[in-house]
Order: sequence, then structure tokens, then C-alpha cells
Amino acid sequence: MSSSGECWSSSRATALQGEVRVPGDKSISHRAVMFASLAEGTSRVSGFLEGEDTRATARAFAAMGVTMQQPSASERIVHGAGLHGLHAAADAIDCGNAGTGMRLLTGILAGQAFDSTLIGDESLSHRPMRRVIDPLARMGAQIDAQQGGLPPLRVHGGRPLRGIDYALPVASAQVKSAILLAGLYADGETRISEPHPTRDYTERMLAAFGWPIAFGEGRASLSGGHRLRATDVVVPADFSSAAFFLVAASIVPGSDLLLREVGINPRRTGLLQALRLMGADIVLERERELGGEAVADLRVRHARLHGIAVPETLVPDMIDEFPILFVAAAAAQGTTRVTGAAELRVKESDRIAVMAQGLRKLGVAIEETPDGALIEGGRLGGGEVDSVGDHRCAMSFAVAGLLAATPVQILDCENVATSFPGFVALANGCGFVLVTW
Ligand SMILES: O=C(O)C1=C[C@@H](OP(=O)(O)O)[C@@H](O)[C@H](O)C1
Ligand SMILES: C=C(OP(=O)(O)O)C(=O)O
Repeated sequence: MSSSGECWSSSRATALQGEVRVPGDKSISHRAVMFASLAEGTSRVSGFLEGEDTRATARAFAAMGVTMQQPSASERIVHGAGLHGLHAAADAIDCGNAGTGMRLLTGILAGQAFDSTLIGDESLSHRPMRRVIDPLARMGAQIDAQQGGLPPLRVHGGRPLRGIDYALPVASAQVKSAILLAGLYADGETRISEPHPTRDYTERMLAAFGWPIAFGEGRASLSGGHRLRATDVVVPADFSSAAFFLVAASIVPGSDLLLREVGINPRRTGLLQALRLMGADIVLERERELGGEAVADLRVRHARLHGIAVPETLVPDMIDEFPILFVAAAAAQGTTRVTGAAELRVKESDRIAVMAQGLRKLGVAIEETPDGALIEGGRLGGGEVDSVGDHRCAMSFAVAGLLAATPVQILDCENVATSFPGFVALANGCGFVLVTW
């Protein structure tokens, strides 16, 4: 078992209380920096996630000649280079841990006049890239990968691209976005249909930057040859980060937490529906718009949860929330069944295997299936679990510790900084008992 890097110990807590504003949305932050870099004029991004993933994306565009300023934490002023104003980075572009960064960049770089190399960390180097390489090749791009379609990727520039009509084989906002971004540089129309609608930030933000695009109900289409015009982006708090607190307050007796300004785009809030089916008490307060995205304050109070069969239609809308859903299931009465979620096996880790292994160590009866798991709720014990460097698994195990009979030691937690810098302090501020070493 790996014991590299930062470790945590999470102990049983009493009621969680207070107000929390989790950091900015990761998906929107990546895209804001990308689109502002390709736009004409100066854009201000506020609420930018200062996480390792999104900083790697900002560094990538700075390395390709985009001037960026950081007037304060969580703010970027981006002086766009225009669609054809990037130049080759001096070195390989390091996307760190970020699948979103690498896949969306691949689409953008396929349209450039120069060649680029994309690299990532150990986890990203094992994530499948054929899903973007194949459709981009059909558009005329040439992208070389390692055996099995793995990074590093060499994206050749100077190839004329043409629009395609593409039915996505998997529900993936990253693949959809890579194709649409290559479509900005393509001759003719690029048309996409999805097996199930996924997060639509690329479509919405391209429209906000002035690019004509039609989208909705699992379809999107655009044509090349237009311009992106600078605009300001306000990034809401990330629902996927709020998710840990939604489950924590649901399972710890006496809890009452308010999560401020959380993005509630329906393609992201599947966990909210799943938790409500399990009996959770979560109320949306002050629903409003922030920078074109729906946000709300989420009030969550402790409730007795019971097991459910998670509806498969919810899977794409809660794809990053399964590690924490597994913890909610372990704390609930009865059995929870997850199906149709094989994508979890190709995230930062094999999230089905990592969560099953960890929860089993804490005494939970859990059976893995190829596309999900069967989780028997009941008592949680303590012990040592390995997050294998997966940020969402690390934070999920920290939530499990809140109810465990003895402390839960969690290995390999440093990657929490990829999506949720400051998690430990914020969590302890509302009642977690989390120690790092
Ligand atoms: O487009 C995005 O910003 C994301 C899409 C999802 O990935 P897939 O497209 O692989 O489903 C999600 O898991 C990831 O955290 C962010
Ligand atoms: C899957 C995730 O991100 P990415 O694909 O960008 O690495 C995630 O944040 O859970």
C-alpha cells in the first residue's frame, strides 16, 4: 500500500454547523480560462478555482503566449490572443491530474498551426484518450498517443479540419467539448449527439463569448469561422465540492449547514436527487442567477437515510459524486444498488474498486460489479484506507470518519488540492475532526 505524501486522520464528530462557501467550479474555471485565451479582448474571471487542475490549464495558455494577471486570489484577467493568436509552448504542456484539461486542450490544439505535446501525472497518464483522438482524427487531426491510446499525446498542427456529425458512444462532456472546440477551427458544421445529456458549460460559455451555437436535449452544433469576443465570467461554487458537505451533514446527527452560492445546473445535481430519494433533508434557498448560471444556497440538515437503487438516468448528472454517494450508502439503512456507472473505473482512479476496498476496511459489506456496486448500510468502523491519490476518494473517506467508531486514517491525500484547496480548514471550521500529517 502506498503511503506517499499527505495523510489524514478523520474522527467521529458531533453536529456540523455553520455556513460554508466552497471554492469555484472546476469545469467552469477550466473553460473560462480557455475561452478567454482564445477570445479577442480582455476578460475577467472571478471565482476562479485556485486548484492544481485549473492552474495547470492557466499555465498552459500562458506558455502559449497568453498574458494573464492575477489581481487577487480567485481572479484572473485574461488578455485573449484570438482564435489564431497562440504560439507553440517551449516545452511539453503539463496538464497535471486533469482529464478535463488534457481532453479539451487536445481539441483546441488540433486546430493550431503548430505541434504540441501534452503530458500528465501518473494518474492522467493511465486515462483513455482514444475517445477524443478517434473523433478528432475523423475531423482531419493527427494525434499520436502511447500504446492503448494513453498520454503523452503529440498533437500535430497545421492540418485542415472539417466538421463531422458524431454520435458519442459514451456520455462525456469532455469528449463533446473537445470535438466542439476543434469545430471552431473546422470547415463546415460540427454536429454532436449524446446518449444522455451531459454538462453543457462549453455550449453555454461559447454562446456567452459570442459564438453561434445551437444546443439542447443532448445535441449541439456549430460551424467554424466565427470569432470569440471577450466577456467576464463569474464562477459559482462547485456542486461537486459542496457534495461532501451535503452528505456529511446528512449523516451526522444534529447537523445544520448552509452551503452558499452553489451552482445548480441540472446536469450536475444528480446527487441532490439521489440523496432526496434516500430521505435527505436538503432545501434550496435564494435560487438565483450568477453570471448566467443558476445558483442557490443549499441548507442541509441531518436525516435518517435509507438505501435505494440509484436510477441509471441520474448517473451522468452525478458522475463525480459516486465516491461520496458510496459513503452515504454505507451510513444509510438497507441496501443501495449502483448500476450503469462503468465510467467510474476510468476516472483519476478506478473509483468503484478504491471505494469498495476502503469501505470494506471500515467494515462495510460492499460487493463490486463491473458497472457499480451493492452497498449494505450499517455501522462504520475505523482503520486505514488508501485514496490512491484520488481527491474525491480522499474527501469521501474523510466524511466516513465522521461516523466511524474509531478514527479513519487516509493515505495519499495531497491531490485534494487539484479540486478543493483548503478543504481541511473549511471542513474543520464546521465541525469535522480532521488532522493532517
Ligand atoms: O467536462 C467536464 O468538465 C467534466 C466532465 C466529466 O468527465 P467525462 O466527460 O469523462 O464524463 C467529469 O467527470 C469531470 O470531472 C469534468
Ligand atoms: C473526473 C474528474 O476530473 P478530471 O476528469 O478533469 O480529471 C473529477 O474531478 O472527479
